[in-house]
Amino acid sequence: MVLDAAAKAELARLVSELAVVHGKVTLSSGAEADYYIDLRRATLHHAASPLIGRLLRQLTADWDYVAAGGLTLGADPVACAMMHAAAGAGEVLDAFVVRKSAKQHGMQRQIEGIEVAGQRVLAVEDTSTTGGSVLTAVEALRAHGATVVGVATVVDRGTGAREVIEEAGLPYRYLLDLADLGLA
Ligand SMILES: O=P(O)(O)OC[C@H]1O[C@H](OP(=O)(O)OP(=O)(O)O)[C@H](O)[C@@H]1O
Ligand SMILES: O=C(O)c1cc(=O)[nH]c(=O)[nH]1
Repeated sequence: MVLDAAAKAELARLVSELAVVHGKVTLSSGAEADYYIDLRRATLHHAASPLIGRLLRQLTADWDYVAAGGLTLGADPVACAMMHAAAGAGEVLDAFVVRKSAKQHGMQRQIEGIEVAGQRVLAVEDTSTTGGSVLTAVEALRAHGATVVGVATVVDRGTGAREVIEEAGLPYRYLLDLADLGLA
């Protein structure tokens, strides 16, 4: 796996500048923290999004998958960035969105987008703290007949996500850690 070092450095700079917010905050898990990395400010940014897409494709280049996605909302722009990076490189990658619960009307689906049953897919995330959110997506994907080949996230907070994801039998990779963001 070869990452473009200059692109990674530029992404770290953008995430630090756009997304790191200092101050007491309650996290998704209910835990308290002294800073928040508001990744949506990067994953929805015109310059950061293409870097995220390209770098995550590089990070997972040796994994065999046909689609990427994860638990809405954080994972959605990450998966779309990868899809567009792939298309720009002449490669085929589809995306999907895992809802937190199945829609109650229309097609009543929990997983929107391509049909994942029987497919090899990548679970993505914008940031992982406990890993609980991405594992919710993994469970839904497995329940719908997909083979999850691994988990990739943009920022790892170094607070146990790797351990729980690996316990679920999946390899875990991330682009940036706290040291990359000057937070270690
Ligand atoms: O690893 P975890 O402990 O699960 O925490 C990380 C999750 O927290 C955030 O989402 P949030 O739950 O705030 O919901 P949202 O995506 O709907 O904004 C983030 O986008 C991750 O999905
Ligand atoms: O754990 C979380 O909820 C969380 C942490 C963080 O830094 N950023 C984020 O979007 N969610």
